[in-house]
Amino acid sequence: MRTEPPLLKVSHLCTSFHTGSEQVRAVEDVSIEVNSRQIVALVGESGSGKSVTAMSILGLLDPPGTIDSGEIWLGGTNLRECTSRQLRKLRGTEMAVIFQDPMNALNPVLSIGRQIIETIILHRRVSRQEARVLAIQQMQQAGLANPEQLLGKYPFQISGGMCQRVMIAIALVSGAGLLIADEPTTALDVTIQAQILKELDRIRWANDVGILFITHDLGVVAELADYVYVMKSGRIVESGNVFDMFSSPVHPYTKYLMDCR
Ligand SMILES: Nc1ncnc2c1ncn2[C@@H]1O[C@H](COP(=O)(O)OP(=O)(O)OP(=O)(O)O)[C@@H](O)[C@H]1O
Repeated sequence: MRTEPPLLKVSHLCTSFHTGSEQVRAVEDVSIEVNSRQIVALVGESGSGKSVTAMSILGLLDPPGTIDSGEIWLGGTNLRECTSRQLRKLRGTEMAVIFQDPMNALNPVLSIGRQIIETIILHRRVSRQEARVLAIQQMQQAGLANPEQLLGKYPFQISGGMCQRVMIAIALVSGAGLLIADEPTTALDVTIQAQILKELDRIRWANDVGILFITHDLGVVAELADYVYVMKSGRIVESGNVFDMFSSPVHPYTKYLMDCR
């Protein structure tokens, strides 16, 4: 029987930062998998290596960061063999990312409409008029009310929660199957946080998206994730489905994180 490869498969990833003669290993032998329509949490304290793992996958590591070894497969594509140009294209079409601070992720001097419409034109062969219609649809899908009105607004004129929904709309425009969400709700207040989490849960089914959700918040993990990887000092120390992990954590660090909640 032929089985589909996982949407994302990271095997034995090691990533370091080299400064002068020093080498800091930020990610050590990390293996993770994400399947379509699955929400997989990568959880750990600040500095545990979550973002460096995400940036390694996305091909967005800034120097002096380098991947030392390991494999990263996106479906049938070996990302470690891709050129930066190929990775840039994949980031627009197959994988997308949303970050913690949506206000900063958007261009402050361009209207919301322009940013979504430009992204659509970049990815699809459509006229500006058609792109506008698609932008409105996409914004509606991301839970934004009055999208026509929103198109003319600038990021500073809308709330943080709305900015994050705009980022989700931009991420979905490409039809990417993998969404990496790096602490996407940390900068938002609790009510808005809950709305965005609900939105992410909805889009994984509606858009067939697999989500790698990076967080330090185990409450969010319990609410949203199917599967969890716990990261400490660059390593995965425990992994399992969310129910098992919360009912019987094995590693002392997982227990410690739970006690901190
Ligand atoms: N630009 C850099 N130069 C040198 N070392 C770095 C750099 N960026 C990250 N690191 C190293 O990688 C480690 C992991 O950082 P990372 O940002 O992945 O942690 P994190 O788990 O995402 O934490 P946070 O939740 O605070 O973002 C850091 O502790 C640091 O040692």
